[in-house]
Amino acid sequence: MNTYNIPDNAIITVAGTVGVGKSTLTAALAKRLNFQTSLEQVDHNPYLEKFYHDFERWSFHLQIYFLAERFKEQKKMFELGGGFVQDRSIYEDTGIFAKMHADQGTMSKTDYETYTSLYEAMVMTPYFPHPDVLIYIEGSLPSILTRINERGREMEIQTDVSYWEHMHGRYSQWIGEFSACPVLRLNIDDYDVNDEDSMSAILGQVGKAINRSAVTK
Ligand SMILES: Nc1ncnc2c1ncn2[C@@H]1O[C@H](COP(=O)(O)OP(=O)(O)O)[C@@H](O)[C@H]1O
Ligand SMILES: Nc1ncnc2c1ncn2[C@H]1C[C@H](O)[C@@H](COP(=O)(O)O)O1
Repeated sequence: MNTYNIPDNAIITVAGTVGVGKSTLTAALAKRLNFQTSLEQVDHNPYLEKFYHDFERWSFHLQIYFLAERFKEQKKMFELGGGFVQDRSIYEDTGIFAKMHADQGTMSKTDYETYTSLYEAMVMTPYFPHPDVLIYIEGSLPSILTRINERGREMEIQTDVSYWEHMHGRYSQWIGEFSACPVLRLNIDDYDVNDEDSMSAILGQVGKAINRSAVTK
């Protein structure tokens, strides 16, 4: 246990739309807690760029790839006994991305059903304890678009703004209905990853969210 009352074996997951600041916050929190990070690999993903050029052709391949990667990460966190900050949750893969492409018709009904049954089978293994807390980062669409542009991944910059707008809307609805674990909502205008007081305040809120839920369990 540390000064924030966050157990050493906690799993803290950071969620939010593309470009909102998950990886940056994940690294900043893990450093302060002396936790390990579980990061999403973008550079070595063999489908991601292809997917942005042709959603219909590659959406199923990409979802299976992400599912496999997240499963390996879940297994690692489970085997090492926690103490992780995780960049994005598996709940977003299924509840945002796969569903959005299925609803839009860029993933076929059969592919979506195959994906969902595989996801459900994986979640029923012991490797899937819910996170102790999910930090949800939110911000205005214009600020997020600015960040996507500044980060400079060409495949994302070339993607129509309507894609990010649609995703932004889906995220707001999704988090309103999310109940798998305690949620801490953060607005991007309300913290600074380079400011010690700001990071301490977030960690204090994380500790409180975890302990509140432990009392009500
Ligand atoms: N708190 C912040 N303040 C200003 N810029 C930020 C902040 N967090 C992230 N960024 C910048 O926004 C961009 C996207 O951040 P990133 O952490 O990669 O987002 P995500 O992992 O959610 O896609 C990056 O260029 C990053 O440097
Ligand atoms: N499950 C996913 N389906 C489609 N695209 C996805 C999924 N998970 C992540 N992505 C994309 C979105 C971004 O282009 C990169 C990395 O995400 P980020 O939010 O920047 O960490 O992968």
